[in-house]
Amino acid sequence: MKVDFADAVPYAIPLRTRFRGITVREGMLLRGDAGWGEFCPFPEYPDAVAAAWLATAVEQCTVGWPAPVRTSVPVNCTVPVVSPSAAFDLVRASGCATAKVKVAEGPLADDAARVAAVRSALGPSGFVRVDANAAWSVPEAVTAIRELDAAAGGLQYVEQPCRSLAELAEVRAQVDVPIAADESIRTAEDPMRVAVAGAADVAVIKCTPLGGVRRALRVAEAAGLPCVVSSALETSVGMGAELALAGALPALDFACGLGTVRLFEGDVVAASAIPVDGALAVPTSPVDPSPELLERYRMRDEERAAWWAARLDRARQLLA
Ligand SMILES: O=C(O)CCC(=O)c1ccccc1C(=O)O
Ligand SMILES: [Mg+2]
Repeated sequence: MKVDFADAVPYAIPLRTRFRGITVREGMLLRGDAGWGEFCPFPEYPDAVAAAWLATAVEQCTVGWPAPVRTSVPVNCTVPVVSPSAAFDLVRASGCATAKVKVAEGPLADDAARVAAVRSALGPSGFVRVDANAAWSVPEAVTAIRELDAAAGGLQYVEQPCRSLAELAEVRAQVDVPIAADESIRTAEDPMRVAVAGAADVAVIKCTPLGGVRRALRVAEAAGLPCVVSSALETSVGMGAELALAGALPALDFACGLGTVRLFEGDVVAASAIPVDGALAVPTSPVDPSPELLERYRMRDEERAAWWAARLDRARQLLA
């Protein structure tokens, strides 16, 4: 099992719209015996967290993934904090029957207008879900969820309305909309032991922060809830691992949040993971970048590239 850490390629890909506070996605691609993997912890994450992201890359480029049980995965269109008309256009262009709308970054009235625009783009048979990224207090969540549920003509679920599991449980007792746990699982001290069942109806699982497809499958099992696999804003290389996870889960009752390559201005893989008819194919082996695209998006800033190389080195020490 060999990984060529020394030749890892740092990349910088602009996003079409600001997402999660960033406008350029940075990370590294590294090659091993079995293909390529992606190391892309967000810049502010400490080394101990980054190490789990590296474990996912190492799994991908050395041993690959467990066999899938399905060949294709339905995905949601991810709608950033944009105007109602931009949200409408994004959803229409996506071809997806489910949309996840980011909320709680600005006034509630703006969120309601965005959610209403998304419903009109999907029609009555579509599914609208929202993600608050832990921004609300319990009373804020209860108010906002009622208003957004009305604006959406019914929400499928609300992802991480508040920070703690106890708060999620409180909100869940006060609203009819199902609750999904995301940060509560992936940032838990021990994701294998988080008692999410009483606090949420759905578990959002991401293999990239959890240390690989195999580990994420165990976390999903431990959660004991229906799972939604969601991206960590990877290129199509890292998205391969998320798709492998979605492909290998014993049950998949909801569309996954894996349509995020669309948020990027470009990609390092020629056959980009852009949904067709609202679905993505499950890869059976690691997805390789094209040399030409790798060169196009290679990080030009030498100082920044050195920062990534040093970070990779530290994460590697922690994994060893
Ligand atoms: O789930 C999706 O539709 C897209 C993925 C997404 O929202 C996301 C991407 C990167 C980091 C955090 C999150 C999140 O779910 O909060
Ligand atoms: Mg989320």
